[in-house]
Amino acid sequence: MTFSPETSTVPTIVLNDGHAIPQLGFGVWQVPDDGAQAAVTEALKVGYRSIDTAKVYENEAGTGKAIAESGIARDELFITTKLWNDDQGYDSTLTAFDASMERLGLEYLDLYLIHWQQLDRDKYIDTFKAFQKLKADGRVGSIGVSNFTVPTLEKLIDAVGETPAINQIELHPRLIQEELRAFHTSQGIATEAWSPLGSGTVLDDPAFAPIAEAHGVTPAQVILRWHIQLGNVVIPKSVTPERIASNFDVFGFELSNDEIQQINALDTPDGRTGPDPDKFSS
Ligand SMILES: NC(=O)C1=CN([C@@H]2O[C@H](COP(=O)(O)OP(=O)(O)OC[C@H]3O[C@@H](n4cnc5c(N)ncnc54)[C@H](OP(=O)(O)O)[C@@H]3O)[C@@H](O)[C@H]2O)C=CC1
Ligand SMILES: O=C(O)C(=O)[C@@H](O)[C@H](O)C(=O)CO
Repeated sequence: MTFSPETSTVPTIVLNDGHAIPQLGFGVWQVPDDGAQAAVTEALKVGYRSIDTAKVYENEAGTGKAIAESGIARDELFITTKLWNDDQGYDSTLTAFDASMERLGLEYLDLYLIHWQQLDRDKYIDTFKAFQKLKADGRVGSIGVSNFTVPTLEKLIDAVGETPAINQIELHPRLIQEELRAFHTSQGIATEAWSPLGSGTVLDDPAFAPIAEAHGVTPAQVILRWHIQLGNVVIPKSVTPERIASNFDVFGFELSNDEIQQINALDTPDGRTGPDPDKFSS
């Protein structure tokens, strides 16, 4: 059942396929399966309605249990999972999708992403064609990619005649991805920020304390608010109940243009915390 944006308490972004996604969601990388059930249960209690998991996180089952036990109507939830690298290819994608859905306990998925472009495998075009079949069959609402670069996006769009709805990329104040975001905007691709807090590594930067103090919020809230004002979809992760709650509370203040520029200025050429998409092979 398609996500109904009118049920969302956070702003939504309309994708190029007409579906909407909540701008703030909850990520569960590095959370063990039983911990994921607890963390997602807590997140849903706080008000998050968008959850980001992946086959490779090995917590689709725990995530699915939390969803099932929440009692929240399916059309109030936006669930994302991702196809792992060694499942790329047309038939293997269809098989992997069924297995993810079985673990999640879902009939319908809101967003399916190709996790990494995997240039050495060179299977992302066939993989996306399988995604198109899943969408045509009504199993998935939106189809997109993750960790794709401009040249790979261009090749994909040219080959499949469809523009992915989303590219989920590493994006935080030390890696602001200005060029890739501009390309997304020019093509109608939504930008989703992974590791929006730099996996916690950017929080101690002295730039955030004065901004946080001025607004009576935390550095994490400042960073998440920066993402929201840039127009990013953002999916912070935490297993700590107070942080899960405070990360969701970012709609009661606004950063000035000057504060946004101060944060943009933290961008560094070697700001990645994760792999380089052009080199990552697994
Ligand atoms: N497509 C891809 O390739 C990738 C996708 N992702 C997605 O993005 C999500 C988020 O990225 P992730 O790398 O997990 O990291 P985040 O940038 O969301 O940071 C999470 C870390 O910051 C800590 N933290 C969270 N909130 C606060 C806070 N308010 N104050 C202080 N510390 C805080 C967490 O600790 P604690 O949990 O202990 O509270 C954790 O250590 C992932 O969970 C996943 O869904 C991530 C990586 C790659
Ligand atoms: O978290 C993700 O979504 C990832 O893809 C990463 O874990 C990635 O697999 C990685 O960091 C490999 O070193």
